[in-house]
Amino acid sequence: MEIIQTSIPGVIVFAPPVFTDSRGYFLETYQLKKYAEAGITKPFVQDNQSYSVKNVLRGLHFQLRYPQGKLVRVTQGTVFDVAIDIRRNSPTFGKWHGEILSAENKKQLYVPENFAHGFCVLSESAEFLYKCTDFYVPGDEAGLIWDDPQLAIEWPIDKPILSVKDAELPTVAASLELLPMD
Ligand SMILES: Cc1cn([C@H]2C[C@H](O)[C@@H](COP(=O)(O)OP(=O)(O)O[C@H]3O[C@H](C)C(=O)[C@H](O)[C@H]3O)O2)c(=O)[nH]c1=O
Repeated sequence: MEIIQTSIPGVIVFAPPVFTDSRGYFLETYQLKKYAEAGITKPFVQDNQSYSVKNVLRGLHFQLRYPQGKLVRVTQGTVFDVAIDIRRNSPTFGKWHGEILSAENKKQLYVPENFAHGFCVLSESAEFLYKCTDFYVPGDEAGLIWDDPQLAIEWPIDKPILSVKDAELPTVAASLELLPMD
């Protein structure tokens, strides 16, 4: 399996081998030992799936007291997925990594705990699946506005479709006290 350690320690790209034959294809989408050797040592406790139409942008989200590591992938369509280091003591604080994930490239991105996460849909629609290292805690959710100039994320779309909640998220500067230390 191709494992790419990005320029942000902890943010990892996985490209599992795809076995094709006359019937179609097979791939392992997770295997505890192989992914632990790459650095994902916490167990996953929750699987999520969302479906979004073109230009939808979900994010930038994180949980405060119950931070979630996320192993994300796409099974239909194409998305631009972003992991942002929001740990105030981190040498890569404010740094982001973007990755094109698609049903075609079958790549996965690991977003570590205490990172913000978001994605936008580039295809007509996209089905998005991810494993989480902690449970969803509704009252524990927080977020940052998608186009915060301090983050300067190079989104490949300029007029995203946002939820009401996401459209009103604060900037990093307005949230600093909220952000995790490490
Ligand atoms: C995240 C979540 C949501 N929900 C319910 C709460 C709402 O009634 C409904 C939609 O939730 P929300 O609008 O927060 O969904 P997304 O905008 O896709 O949120 C996710 O988007 C970004 C990309 C993330 O990384 C997070 O996993 C998560 O914040 O699903 C649940 O029941 N369980 C859950 O784990």
